[in-house]
Amino acid sequence: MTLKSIRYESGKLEILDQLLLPSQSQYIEVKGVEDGWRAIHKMHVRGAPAIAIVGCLSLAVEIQPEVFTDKKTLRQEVEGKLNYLVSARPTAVNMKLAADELISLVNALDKDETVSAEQMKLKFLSAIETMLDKDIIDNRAIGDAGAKAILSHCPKDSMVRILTHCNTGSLATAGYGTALGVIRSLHSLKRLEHVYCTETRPYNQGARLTAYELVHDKIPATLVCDSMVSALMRARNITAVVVGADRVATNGDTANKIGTYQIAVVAKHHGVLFYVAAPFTSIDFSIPSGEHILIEERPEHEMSHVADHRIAATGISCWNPAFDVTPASLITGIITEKGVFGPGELMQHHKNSSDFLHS
Ligand SMILES: CSC[C@@H](O)[C@@H](O)C(=O)COP(=O)(O)O
Repeated sequence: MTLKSIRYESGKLEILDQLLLPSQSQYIEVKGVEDGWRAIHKMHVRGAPAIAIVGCLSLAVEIQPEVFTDKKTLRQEVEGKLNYLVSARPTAVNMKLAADELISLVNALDKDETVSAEQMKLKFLSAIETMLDKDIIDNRAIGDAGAKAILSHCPKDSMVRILTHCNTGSLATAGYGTALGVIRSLHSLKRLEHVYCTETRPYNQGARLTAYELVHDKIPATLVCDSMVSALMRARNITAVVVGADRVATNGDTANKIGTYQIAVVAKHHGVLFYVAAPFTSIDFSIPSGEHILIEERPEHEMSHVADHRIAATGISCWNPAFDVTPASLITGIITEKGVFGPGELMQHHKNSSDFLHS
């Protein structure tokens, strides 16, 4: 079994085909932006950080062999292609933020007269290549901060029971994972008694992918149906819920996999801690609240069928939003690589770091 979702070396990109997991581990080559867009749209690769990294790397492999004699052509090409990649899936903000950052970089390099077209290309490629390492470093910091935050609520040396939803692990990121990274950190501290993962209907990221990662790492784990969460909280004394995020708004409202919102409501009812684990690349400070998040609706087929087998009555229509928004008021804390924030503290942190940058 392999857990490396993205294999990259200069000029060559391969992704583990997540449509085939867990029965087959097969890599597919992404030769350029068209392949990258399709892999994201069709969910051969998924998970907010992995989408951004694969999107940007697909552009890197495309432009790597190209020779640019003028900087304007390079700038226009990468700008157009990055905007195209952003359109592959609308809810996760990571690809959009990465595109904005890379477009600012090429604009600055274009204006810098000391930089040639070839140097501009190399600097652009190196900015993309650093995303892989940075994501893993950030995930480890998230894992450690999240484990510490959860354990701060528990008696010394006691064991914890965690519930998670969707897949936020090595398959959804460059490695280690966000919410699953917190679970990995608790496990390495020997403080994790058990983890429960939901199936995550309709696409079954929990049953197919999270379960696969937990079995791989030999983490004590049990799979539950999405509809069992209330019963689980009553019966199994869950310490905390930890989930990932596709987009966190400035006020802490969080878009994540469909079903997250109802788990948060149930957690509130049972007095269970509810944490969101996400890197700053998932925080969208351009929107004040979750009302501004566009929710992707996926094809009916993903709901009416399991693999290619139809399970829903023929003729019934399906509503298939891929994400929902959990209000900040239901969230205990947002675990990031820079520490754990109360949902209302994100704005202040952002303001302080912008003040620092501009002082
Ligand atoms: C670290 S991944 C965080 C989120 O992207 C994850 O929880 C999620 O909702 C993934 O949705 P998906 O539709 O599988 O891309």
